[in-house]
Amino acid sequence: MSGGTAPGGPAGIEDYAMIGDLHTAALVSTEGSIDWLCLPRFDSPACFAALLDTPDAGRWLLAPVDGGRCTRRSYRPGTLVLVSEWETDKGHVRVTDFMPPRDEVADVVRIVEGIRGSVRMRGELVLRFDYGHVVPWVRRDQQGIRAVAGPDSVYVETAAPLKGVDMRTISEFTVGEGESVPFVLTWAPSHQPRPRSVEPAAARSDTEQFWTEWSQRCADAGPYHAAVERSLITLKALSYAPTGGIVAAPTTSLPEQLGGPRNWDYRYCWLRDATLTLQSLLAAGYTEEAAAWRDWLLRAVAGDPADLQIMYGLHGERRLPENALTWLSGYQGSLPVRTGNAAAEQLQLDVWGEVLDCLSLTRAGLLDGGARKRDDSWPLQLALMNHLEEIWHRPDNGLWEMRGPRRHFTHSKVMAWVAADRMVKAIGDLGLPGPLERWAALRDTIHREVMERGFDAGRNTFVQAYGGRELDASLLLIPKVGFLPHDDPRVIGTIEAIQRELTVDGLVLRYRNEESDDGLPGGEGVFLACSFWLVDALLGAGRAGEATELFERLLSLRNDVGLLSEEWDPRTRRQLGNMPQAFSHFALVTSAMQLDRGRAHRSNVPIGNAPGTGPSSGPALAERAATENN
Ligand SMILES: OC[C@H]1O[C@H](O[C@H]2O[C@H](CO)[C@@H](O)[C@H](O)[C@H]2O)[C@H](O)[C@@H](O)[C@@H]1O
Repeated sequence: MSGGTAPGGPAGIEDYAMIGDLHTAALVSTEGSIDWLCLPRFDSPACFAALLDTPDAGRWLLAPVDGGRCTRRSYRPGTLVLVSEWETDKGHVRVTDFMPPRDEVADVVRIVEGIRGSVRMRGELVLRFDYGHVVPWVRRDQQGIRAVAGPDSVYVETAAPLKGVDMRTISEFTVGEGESVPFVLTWAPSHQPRPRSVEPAAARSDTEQFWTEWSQRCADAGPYHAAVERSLITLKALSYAPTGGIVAAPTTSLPEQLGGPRNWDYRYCWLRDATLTLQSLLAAGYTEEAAAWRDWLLRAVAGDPADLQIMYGLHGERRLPENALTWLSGYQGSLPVRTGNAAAEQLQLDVWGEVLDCLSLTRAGLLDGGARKRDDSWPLQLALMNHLEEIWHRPDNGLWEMRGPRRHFTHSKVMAWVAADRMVKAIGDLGLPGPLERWAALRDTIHREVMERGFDAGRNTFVQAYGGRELDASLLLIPKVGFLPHDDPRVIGTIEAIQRELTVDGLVLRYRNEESDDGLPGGEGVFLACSFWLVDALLGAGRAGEATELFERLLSLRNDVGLLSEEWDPRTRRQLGNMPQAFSHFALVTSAMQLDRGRAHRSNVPIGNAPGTGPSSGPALAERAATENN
């Protein structure tokens, strides 16, 4: 799939592959240009921002002089080491791109290798610090160049010729069969001495070893193992090693509608996205990452539970003010380009449910029997639940972070039920201390209210908000969190209504922008995670054939290296939104694992251990749910 794009502008969103070092990530186009890289962290200012403007905002091209798309591209198996190849009239050349796991400073390594014949290559390095705003002072030295401005310095070492032309560093050389021409870019704080050099070949084998050792630990995912492994590597690359935080995506402002204003900064840690990512990592056996994220969570949310935010910075920072980078022209004219995210200040009630659900999952998956009873996060869980008890009845912004008027979103209330349910289970089943009867009564009250006000009996479907008629893809999660059994007629009715009224070409919209006031003009594509949720709901409803068919269709929307952004435009057949997005990839992993095991699972049970919750065990579950809800 290819993105036809404006000349001189960035490539199609689906034309990008990611490389990263667990602190930050770069996007590499099919034309061999690194068009996005923030250094030293995911949320630092970009030194390559051509993705959101023109090459003048910073990029690093390395490709045959005639240019054009590479002939083929792939990751080295089980790794985040990217290989792009060009077959030209004159020969065959390969460029290997990667970021070695981080020590004190950050490196990007690009190795050009001649495979056959003799190919003339061109490098064009345009360094612009602070998202294209700052042109650095560049000096030549024996190893290459050093670029400095303000807090940043970048060194490029190579044996290839380099010359400065119009504030760019140009490198033209010929690579013959069997020859190798490496480039190493290193970022360091400008007040520090020149950092150590990197030996490119050794760095490549170390980086490959790091990733292959990591991916070999992935639990078997059956027929979809390759897709699952690629998604898990992507999720791992979105985690920030020093703290265990997980970003929603490494980019900002890739648009949900081309040319529109729905452009957001995703380089932060959403409690929702990260808890769902954690479910997929745990399902695949990655307990260390799950433990690191749990520790991050406990530090980030520590304090007054009334101050709980829906998202934080990589180190748990709370202030994430939204700003526009007015000097950038936006991805194919999509403005504004934003940093920060005002959603951090919203009330989104579902987050309490997701956090408490996730902590019950990690209790089951990470702590042994004795430790479960001494769960060190329990005081925090009690405090969160006490606070939710006071606020659950308020209107909120919902999981889609709508910027219109607050409403009583059905999904938010269902997740408040989840919070109470998990606390009641922990107290009742594990003997942890807490007001069992009070929270059991609260759980029943919320359940009753949702059934009375969030369900349209005339149409046999749950609705987006109390008393409304609109549908919402989040309603597909009702059986997954255990609010009702998968085969409940009201769940089946909701699935059918969503298939009928909320899909485009069989893929699922979050909601209909023209009907739900989200405070923003324009529309958006279909939301890929929601389409995977339909897979799960169909599987739970006993429609495994349809679920498999939809899942395989979704797999076909991935780009050439297995990556998905947030949304898909069925009309132009292009990816939309930030890239790659954790939301899409964790949804892919959980759907694949459930399809492989042939049954839908409940969100608070690790997928691998899930008792059957599909239709075959429907009556037992229905009985249990009925008991729980009374
Ligand atoms: O659609 C408007 C909102 O879009 C973003 O939120 C979406 O991304 C989040 C991160 O993946 C996800 O948690 C949320 O459910 C999605 O709706 C944006 O971050 C918001 O500021 C914006 O209002």
